Amino acid sequence: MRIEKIKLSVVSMKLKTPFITHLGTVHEREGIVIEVMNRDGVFGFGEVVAFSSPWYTEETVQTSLHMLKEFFIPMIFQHHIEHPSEVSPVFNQFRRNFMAKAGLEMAIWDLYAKEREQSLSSLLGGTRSAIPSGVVVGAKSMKETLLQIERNLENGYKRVKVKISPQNDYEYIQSIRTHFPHVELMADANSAYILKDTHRLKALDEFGLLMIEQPLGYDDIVEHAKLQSVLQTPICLDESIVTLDDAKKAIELGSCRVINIKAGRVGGIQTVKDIHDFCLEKGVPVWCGGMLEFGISRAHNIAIASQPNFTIAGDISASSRYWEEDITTPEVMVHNGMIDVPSGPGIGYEINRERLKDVTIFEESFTKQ
Ligand SMILES: O=C(O)CCC(=O)c1ccccc1C(=O)O
Ligand SMILES: [Mg+2]
Repeated sequence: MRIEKIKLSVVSMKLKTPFITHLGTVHEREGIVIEVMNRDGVFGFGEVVAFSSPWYTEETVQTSLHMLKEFFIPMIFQHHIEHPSEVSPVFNQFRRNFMAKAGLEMAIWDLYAKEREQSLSSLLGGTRSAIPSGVVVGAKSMKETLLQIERNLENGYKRVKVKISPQNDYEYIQSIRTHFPHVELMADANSAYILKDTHRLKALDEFGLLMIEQPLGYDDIVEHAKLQSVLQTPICLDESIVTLDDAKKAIELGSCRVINIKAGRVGGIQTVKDIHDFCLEKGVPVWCGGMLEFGISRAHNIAIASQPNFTIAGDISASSRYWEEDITTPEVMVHNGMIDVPSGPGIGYEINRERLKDVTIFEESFTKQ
């Protein structure tokens, strides 16, 4: 590959409805779009999914910009990359900063697939032509939450996820279950609980949740194993799994029965593949998480989720779930709860240049010397 130019665009878009967790509410989404261009003028696209503040992981838009400018972009210009799988080992000379690394690595995967005129899905060994789509809902009032669920089920979504915390769990889930006895329902706690709350989580066993996501500490693996041993509901780990080694430890200790894979959280597509392949071997299903992303990252997620062990509907929803207008064309669409996996080159979605320009608040380009 001959990567000549890299462009970073910081974009900002207002969410249609605020995204609420016990850690805070997101109204406005900032992110970084990364374009890599080769000598022949072919483009690859990626997105840095870090938020403006470090509430989900320690990274932010600004730390990512810093890491990309000072370290990761120069590394790409210095090393000769023949295949995108070589990017992650190069970046891992520097610690963590996984979302910054992932955005650039994923743009290089897209470029590589486009150079070969192959879809990213087929490059990754994807076996699905369509993937099931899940949606995350939650509003200030119970009434509004129930309305959101109803609307999304009418629109065909296959699985519903809600956020829980010790302030909002048993009665909340009970009420949803009463109104929707058969919906595929799961709950994400984003580390709102401690081991002493085991009884609260155990009480949720009666609602037949698909899984409970990340109940305990964001970097814990040991206490989740203790919790899983007394819960019937499968635990899914999100925040705790940032490397292949984390996945190995969690599965060996029995800390979870499912893993949520997000390319941003684990540093890119190569590690996604490594965790996916390991989980497949161990019989642990995985699904693709979401980061309130724009269309580019959504498109990557669709290709990622076409791999064989992504057997559970993930948090990959339509562009219109969050955005008035997305930055890809077409936008990501859900039909009868499914999203088609594109067969065109790379991520298989074009960039809506005009929309991208409208939402860009800062940009900077880098050229190989
Ligand atoms: O992208 C989505 O639809 C929401 C997915 C979600 O729950 C989420 C969004 C931002 C940060 C963390 C999480 C999470 O899965 O914990
Ligand atoms: Mg989560």
